[in-house]
Amino acid sequence: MTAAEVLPAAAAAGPDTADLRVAVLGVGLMGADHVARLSRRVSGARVTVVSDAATDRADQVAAEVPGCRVVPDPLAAIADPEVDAVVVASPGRFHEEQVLACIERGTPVLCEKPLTMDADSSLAVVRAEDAHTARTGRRLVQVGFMRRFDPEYAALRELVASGGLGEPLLVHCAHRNPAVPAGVTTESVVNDSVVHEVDVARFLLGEEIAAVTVLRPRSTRRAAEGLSDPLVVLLETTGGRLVDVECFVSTGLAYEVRTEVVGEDGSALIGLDAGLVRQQAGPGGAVRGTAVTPGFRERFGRAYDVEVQRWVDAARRGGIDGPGAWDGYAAQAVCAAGVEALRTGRRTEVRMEER
Ligand SMILES: NC(=O)C1=CN([C@@H]2O[C@H](COP(=O)(O)OP(=O)(O)OC[C@H]3O[C@@H](n4cnc5c(N)ncnc54)[C@H](O)[C@@H]3O)[C@@H](O)[C@H]2O)C=CC1
Ligand SMILES: O=C1[C@@H](O)[C@H](O)[C@@H](O)[C@H](O)[C@H]1O
Repeated sequence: MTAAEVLPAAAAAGPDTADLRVAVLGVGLMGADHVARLSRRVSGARVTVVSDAATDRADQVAAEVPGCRVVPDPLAAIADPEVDAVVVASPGRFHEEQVLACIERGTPVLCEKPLTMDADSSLAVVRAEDAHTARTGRRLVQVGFMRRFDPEYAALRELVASGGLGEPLLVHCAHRNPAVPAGVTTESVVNDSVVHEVDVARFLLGEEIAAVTVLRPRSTRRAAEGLSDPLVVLLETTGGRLVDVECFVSTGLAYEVRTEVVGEDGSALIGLDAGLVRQQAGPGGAVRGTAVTPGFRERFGRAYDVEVQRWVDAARRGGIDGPGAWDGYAAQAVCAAGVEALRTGRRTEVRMEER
């Protein structure tokens, strides 16, 4: 996409509203990308503040953006008078404090996944936001489950929701990374990688996950010491549908994220680098892709752009447009059951509050 191209939701915000002044907390891989997209590809926003524990990195990123300052303390960045909204792209363990500080000030926030590190703290965020919404009528928290903005996932959901596949019965997912950074553990694969399929399952099927089972097949020789890789995760939904997830994070090959929904009247598959591949009785054939995608930034580049544009437009109108705090909480509750299932080797029911 070029800088001149206007993203789909941009027009809705109206041309005469002042730019949203955004602070980006954490300018590592994701945060620096978000700064670049907010500065060059998204309309209606500009980055006025960046904050990072590594101040040299923050200096470097700020130097590329006219009018952007470094505020080393993330809480001071949230409170800065030149900040209307915040993107949280710090490591997950800092999200709770930073998102709660945004809610406290009534500041819209786009928080990268995970919302927080566990279900209880995510629920605390849900409750804090609910209290704000009860007072003001406004939602503040959007969570960075970007796959919902990917054109292929959007088309798949539309097909499922329109009844095009009949009643959905099964979802088959593969989530493969060529490699992951040192220090990744089997638990963190559930929390950081499988969490996307948890959200995808809820998004595609429109129901909660009731139970999780995690199987550990023989590990690849490429797996780091102590890492079980691949994993097979089974998610059972409240409506009795089954979602299987192969999560394989050290394939040594490419970034592959595939999702296939099998319904009573047909199936549909995305993630072959070839658009949506649909198979059903009657005329029509399948397309096979050949390209190799190196990583999530390439595979989901468009999805991140659309996600951030829609968040900016919604924040300027005083709301959110995408997965919210409840979705972040639900995903954490399922991942907590996943980590428990990993530890015990048993099917584990998800403990979740009523919505
Ligand atoms: N949606 C997606 O596909 C992806 C999401 N993520 C999520 O994005 C977040 C950031 O991940 P990466 O960019 O890969 O990590 P990273 O390690 O590249 O960057 C994190 C940055 O935060 C800085 N930092 C450390 N403590 C901080 C604090 N208290 N406040 C502000 N900044 C602080 C670090 O110095 C570093 O520059 C994580 O929550 C991760 O799960 C990461 C990769 C893909
Ligand atoms: O969120 C992400 C990473 O944190 C995670 O490590 C990868 O497995 C995912 O594919 C990516 O989308």
